[in-house]
Amino acid sequence: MTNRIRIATRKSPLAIWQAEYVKTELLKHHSDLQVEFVALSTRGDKILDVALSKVGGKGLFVKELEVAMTDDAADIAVHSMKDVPMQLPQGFELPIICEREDPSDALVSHHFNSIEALPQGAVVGTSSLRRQAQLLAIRPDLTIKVLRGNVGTRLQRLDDGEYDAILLAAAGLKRLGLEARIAQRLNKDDLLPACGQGAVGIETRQGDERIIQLLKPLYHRETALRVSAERAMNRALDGGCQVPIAGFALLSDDQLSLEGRVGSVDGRQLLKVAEQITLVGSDDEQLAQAEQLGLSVANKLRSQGADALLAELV
Ligand SMILES: NCc1[nH]cc(CCC(=O)O)c1CC(=O)O
Repeated sequence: MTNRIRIATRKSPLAIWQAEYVKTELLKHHSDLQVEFVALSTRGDKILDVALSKVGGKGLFVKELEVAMTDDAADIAVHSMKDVPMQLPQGFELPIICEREDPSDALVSHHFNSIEALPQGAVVGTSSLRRQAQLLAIRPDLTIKVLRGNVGTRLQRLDDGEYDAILLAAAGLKRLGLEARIAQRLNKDDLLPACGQGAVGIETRQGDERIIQLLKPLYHRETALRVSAERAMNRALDGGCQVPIAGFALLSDDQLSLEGRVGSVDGRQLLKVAEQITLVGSDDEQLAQAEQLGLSVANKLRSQGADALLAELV
């Protein structure tokens, strides 16, 4: 059927929000399109009791969706760019990156309205090594406690009193209508976001032109340039989303800047590199320049010892 598109999606509320978002945007541009959902469980949704970094985090949330596309049970998969492995398997591409939501991390707490206000030794929930490394770099006295599950599950565990505060992506909270729970949006000097955080990407079968044409209006150039730089850096450092790596790019006119960080999980070391370039030429050329910027920041992090820090993890 030529006027149909099937979206493979995980069943979590955030994944469903993202699939609904893509459906709504598609219908704005193609009012007669038939959009269907194919809801799937992924391995990452099933293993909830172990830190993701310990169960081979790479691609845990993505693979089942790709199988559905290979089997022609679905046409596209909608992902949080933060969760997409740096190398896609053969036969797939990520042609569309949508407009970014707030990329920052957020502190959620019933009693404390900022990191500064947390008492000595307070218990903070996160399973992100990136959040852990950067938080301990500014507050080495804090106690980090594992926290996994969907956003709703994590909030429930905070409400149950297991933590003094937890860290979540602001984007996820906003999308689920939970913005009111944000006690503090963390600035990027304190907590640099994850590569791709806050951006939704759409994966297709490689070269599936009918589908890619339908999706084109959802492409957001600024977000694509920023996320391309961030992901190129992460790829060059051989990191997935379960490593203490942060990467965040900004575009202002033709100036693309990228900051990258690699930390030790105890927060004692935190390497920081920032660089800026002027974009020139066609869209494709600019995307290539964004990736070059990512490589350059990764190389500088390497020359400061990033490999040794990342090697300690395995
Ligand atoms: N790793 C889970 C995940 N993947 C994307 C988001 C939030 C939304 C986004 O970054 O696009 C979250 C939750 C969180 O980190 O709090």
